Amino acid sequence: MAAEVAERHLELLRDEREAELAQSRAWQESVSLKELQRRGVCLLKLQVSSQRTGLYGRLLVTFQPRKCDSDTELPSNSFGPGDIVGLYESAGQGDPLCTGVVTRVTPKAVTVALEEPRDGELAVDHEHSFRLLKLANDVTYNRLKRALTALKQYRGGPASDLIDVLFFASAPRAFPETKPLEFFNASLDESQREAVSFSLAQRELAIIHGPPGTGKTTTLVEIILQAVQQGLKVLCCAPSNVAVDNLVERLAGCRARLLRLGHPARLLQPIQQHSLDAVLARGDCARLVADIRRDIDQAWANTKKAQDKGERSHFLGEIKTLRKELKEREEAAMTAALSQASVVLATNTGASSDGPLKLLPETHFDLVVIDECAQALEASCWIPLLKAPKCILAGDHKQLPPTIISHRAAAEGLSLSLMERLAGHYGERAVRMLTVQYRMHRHIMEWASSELYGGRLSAHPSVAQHLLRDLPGVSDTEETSIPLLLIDTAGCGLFELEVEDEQSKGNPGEVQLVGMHIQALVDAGVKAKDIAVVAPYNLQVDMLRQHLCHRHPELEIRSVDGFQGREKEAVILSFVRSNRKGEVGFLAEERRINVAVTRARRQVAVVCDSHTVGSRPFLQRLLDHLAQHGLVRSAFEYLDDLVPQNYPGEGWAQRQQGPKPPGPKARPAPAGKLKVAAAGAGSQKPGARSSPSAAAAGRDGPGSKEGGDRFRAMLVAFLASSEAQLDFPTSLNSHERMLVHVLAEEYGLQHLSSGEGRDRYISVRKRLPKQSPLPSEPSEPPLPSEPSLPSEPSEPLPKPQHPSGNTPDPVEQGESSKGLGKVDLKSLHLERVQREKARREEAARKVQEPRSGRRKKDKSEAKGKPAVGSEAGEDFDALISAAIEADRTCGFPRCKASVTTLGQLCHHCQRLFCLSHHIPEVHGCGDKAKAQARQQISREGILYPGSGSKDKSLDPARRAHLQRRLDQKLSELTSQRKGKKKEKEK
Ligand SMILES: Nc1ncnc2c1ncn2[C@@H]1O[C@H](COP(=O)(O)OP(=O)(O)OP(=O)(O)O)[C@@H](O)[C@H]1O
Ligand SMILES: [Zn+2]
Ligand SMILES: [Zn+2]
Repeated sequence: MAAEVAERHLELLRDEREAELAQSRAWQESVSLKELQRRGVCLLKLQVSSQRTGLYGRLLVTFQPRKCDSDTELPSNSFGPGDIVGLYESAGQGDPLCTGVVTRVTPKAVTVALEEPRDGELAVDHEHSFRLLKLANDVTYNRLKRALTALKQYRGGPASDLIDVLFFASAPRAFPETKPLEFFNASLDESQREAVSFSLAQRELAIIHGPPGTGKTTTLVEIILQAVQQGLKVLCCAPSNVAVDNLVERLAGCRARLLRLGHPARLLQPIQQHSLDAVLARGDCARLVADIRRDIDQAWANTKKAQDKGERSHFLGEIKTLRKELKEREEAAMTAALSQASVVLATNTGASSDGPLKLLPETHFDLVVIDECAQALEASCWIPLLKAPKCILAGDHKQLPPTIISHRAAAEGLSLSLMERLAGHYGERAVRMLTVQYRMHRHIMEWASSELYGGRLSAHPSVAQHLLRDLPGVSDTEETSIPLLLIDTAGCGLFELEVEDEQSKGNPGEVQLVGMHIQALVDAGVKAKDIAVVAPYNLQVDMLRQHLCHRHPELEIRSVDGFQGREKEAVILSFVRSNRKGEVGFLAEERRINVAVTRARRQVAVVCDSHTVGSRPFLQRLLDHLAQHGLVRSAFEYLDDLVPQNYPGEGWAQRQQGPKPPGPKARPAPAGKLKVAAAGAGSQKPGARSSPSAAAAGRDGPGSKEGGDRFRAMLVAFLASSEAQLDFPTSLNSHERMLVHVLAEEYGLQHLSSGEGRDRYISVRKRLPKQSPLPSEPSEPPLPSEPSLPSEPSEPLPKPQHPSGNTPDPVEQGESSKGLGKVDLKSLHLERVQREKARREEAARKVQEPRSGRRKKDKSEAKGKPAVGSEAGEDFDALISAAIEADRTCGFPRCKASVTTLGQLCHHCQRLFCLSHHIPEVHGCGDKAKAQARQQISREGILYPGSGSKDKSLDPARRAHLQRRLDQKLSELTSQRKGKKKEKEK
C-alpha cells in the first residue's frame, strides 16, 4: 500500500516538476532581463561588497547594487533565504559562473553561499559587475523524490508502525494509561487541553484540527513542552520557513533547547540565536572553527595577490586542506549541537537526510510534529515522518491546500494533503478539533463555523464583540461600528475587465470602492497598517496596489493565497467577478473564501457583485449572512465619486450618438418641485430592491437604451424647467435608478435615493453652486425646500453645547442593519467626517464656532439665470432639438467653437470638443484618462513581487499574443482613419 502510494506520488511529482520547468523556461526564453528584474527574479548590475567563509567552508559573498553611493537599495525582489540562484557576469551569456544558495537578504544587499564552481576557482572581485538570477530549484524536488523512494523501500525502521497507520493497514492506538497532565500554559481552553492530552496519549498518530484563530500554535507549543518534559526528542517541521520561524519564536521563551536548521526567513534575534550557525558559534570548538575560516579567507586573498601559477596553486591546495579540516571540526560540533537539542526545527524539506540530520542515528527522534500540515505536499511530510515512530499533525484542511502547477497532478491527488487524507479516513479516532477562536468578532466567525466547521466554533469573550471603534484612537462612526459590510455593485455596471484569453481578472470599479472604504476607515482613525485588502486575482492585487499604495504605504494588499496564516483588524475583500454569465472562477473554491473571510479580526468588508457571485449557493449564503448580520450598501451610495470606467462596453456606447447634454450651460432655475407621474418606467420587478442579489435583477432587463433615452429626455426637460427637484416614481427598478443616476452625473445634477424597499425612489436636484461656509451664521435655517424633502434625513441641528453634532444621526441608528433602505450614506459619512474634523479643529482652538462642514446654498446664485426654454418642460421635442443645437459647439464651458466638422469625442465624458479642448486633461477628464491608462498597464501584466504565485497573466506567450493583437487593432484603426480622411478629401 505504502509502496503503491509512493509510486503514484513519484509519478505526479514528475508531472509537477515538468510543469514547473516549462513555466520557468517560458519565462526565461521570452522575457528580457530587465523584465525579469521587474518580476523580482533577477538582480542586475551588482557588485561584490564583501566575502567570507561560512559553514562547510563555503564562500559567502555579499552583493549590492553597483552604484557610487553605498546607500542604494536593491530593486524590489522575491529573493529569500534558501533560494537557488545563478551568478552571471553582467555581460555574460549562457551558463552561470556558478550557483549558490541565498542566505540573507536585506533591503540593500543579498548574500549568497556559492557552490564551488567546477574548476575550483571563482573570480568574484570588486571590480566586476554581476547579476543574480533565481533558478528553478531542483533541490526540493530531489529531496521529495528521495523521501518517496525511501518510503517505498522502508523495512523495519522506527517508523514502521506509523507507516501502517498512515496507510490504513492498522488503526491508530493509544497508550494504555496516562497520568493527568500539569499544563505549562494555565490558560488553555477546554478544547486545547483535550487536544494536548489526546495527542500525548496516542501511540502513532494524532491530528489537531485548528480552524482560524483557535490557538493551534499555542496548543502545539504546549504539546512540545510536555513531550520534552517526558524526555522525548522532538523533530518539529512545517512546509514554510515562515511557519517554522513562528514556532521557534513561540518556543523561544520556554526552557526547551532549540535548534533551528536551515535559513530562517526572518532575521529577528530570538529566532537567529537558535539557528545552527549561532549555536555553533557559541560552542566549544567555535574558536577553532573561526580560526580555520580566517585562514581560508587569508589564503583566498593570497591567491589574488599570487604572482605566478605555481604560487596560486599552492594557495589553492592550502585552501583545500583547510576546508577538509574545517568540515570535520564542524561536523563534530554539529553532531553535538543536534543531539543536545530537545527540539530540532526545520522545514519539511530542510529535515532531509542530505542535510545536518544525517549526522544523527536513525532512532534519535521520538516524535515528529508537523504544523500547517494541510498546506504541505504529502511527499514533503514523508521527509521528517520516516524519522520517528509517532507524529502529530496540525493544520486546517478547510483552508487552502498546497499550490500545484500541473492541473493533471492536482486532479489526480497531488493537492490532497496527508492531513486531509487521514482526517477523512479516521475522523474522531485520530482528530481533535480546537473550537474556541481568539480572532474574529462573533458575526465574522459564525458564517465560517456553520459552513465549514460543523457549527462547532465559538468566539472567546475577549473577541466576540470587538469592533474597530474599540481600538485606541478610532472614533465611533458607522464604518467602525459594524463587523460585516457588503458593498454590492450589482446593477451598477462595474463589470470585471473583459480581457480575452486572460486568466487573471481585474475590476477597476471595485478598486475605487475599496479605496473609498479605506478612506472612510482611515478618516475614522483606523491605521492603515491594521487594514488589509485581499483579492483572489493577482491582476486585481496589482491594480489595487497601483491605486492605493502611494496613498497608504502601510496598507497590505495581497492575494488570498498570499494572506493565508495572517490576520488584520480590518480586511477588505474585493471579489472582482462581475459578468453576465455568473462566472466566479477562483471564487468557486470554498476554502479560498474561507481563508479570505477569516483573516479579519474586527471587520470584514466584501466588495462584490452579488448578482454574479450569488450564482453559487455557497457564496449566496455568505451574502445572506452579510445581509442578515451586517450592513449592506449598494455601490450606488458611493457612485458620486465613482467612474463607471468600463461601462461603455455594456451598451452605453450608444449614448455617443445621443444628443449632447447641455451640461453646465443649463442653469438651474429657482426652487420649486416637479413631480413626475409614474411614467410607466419599465417593468418593475417586485421585491427587486429588497435583497442584495435581487438588486441586480433589473440590469439585464429589456429596454435599457429606451429607458436611457426616456430618462435623458426627462432630465433635459427638467433642466430646462424652473423646478429645483425632480422625483422619479417608485416603480423604477434598480437598474433604471442606476440609469437615472448615471445620467444625472452626466448632467451635473445632484441625485439621491430615498425611501425603503418598494418605496425607494430616486430624485435629482439642480446643483447649486457651493459657497464657502459663513462662520457668522451659526444656525442658518435650511432652504425652504429642504425640510420638506422626504429624502433628506433631517440633520440634527447643532446643539449649543455640542457644536460638533457628535451625536449619531437618528436615521443611522434606526437602520443599523438593513442597508439598502439607506439614504445617501456616503455624503452623510463625508459630512460626518467633516464635522469630526471641524470639531477637532475647534477643540484645538477652544473657540465656540458654528459647525463649518455644513453645506450652504447661495441664495442669490440659486435664483440663477433662465435656462434654455424656461417654460415648464412639456414639449420634449423642442427641448431635445435645443440640446442638439447646443451639441454643435464645444463642450468646454464658454467655448463657442463649432464641433460639427472637426469635433473630437472624449471617450470619458462622451462630449464633443474643439481641437484645443479635446485633450482629457484640458477639459477635466484627466483623472479618468489616467485611470484608464493605469488599467491598461495592469492588463498588460506588470507584476509586483509578492502578489502571489503563478499568475497566468504572466504567460509570456499569451502576453505577446495580446500585444500583437493590440498592435494589429491599432494599425487597423489607423488605416481606417486614413481611409476616411481620403474619402473626405475627394
Ligand atoms: N487559551 C487561550 N487563551 C487566550 N488566548 C489564546 C488562547 N489560545 C490562543 N490564544 C490567542 O489566540 C491567538 C492565536 O493563537 P495561535 O497563534 O496559537 O493561533 P493559530 O491557530 O496558530 O493561528 P493561525 O490561525 O494563524 O494558525 C493568539 O493571539 C493567542 O494569544
Ligand atoms: Zn472628457
Ligand atoms: Zn473648445
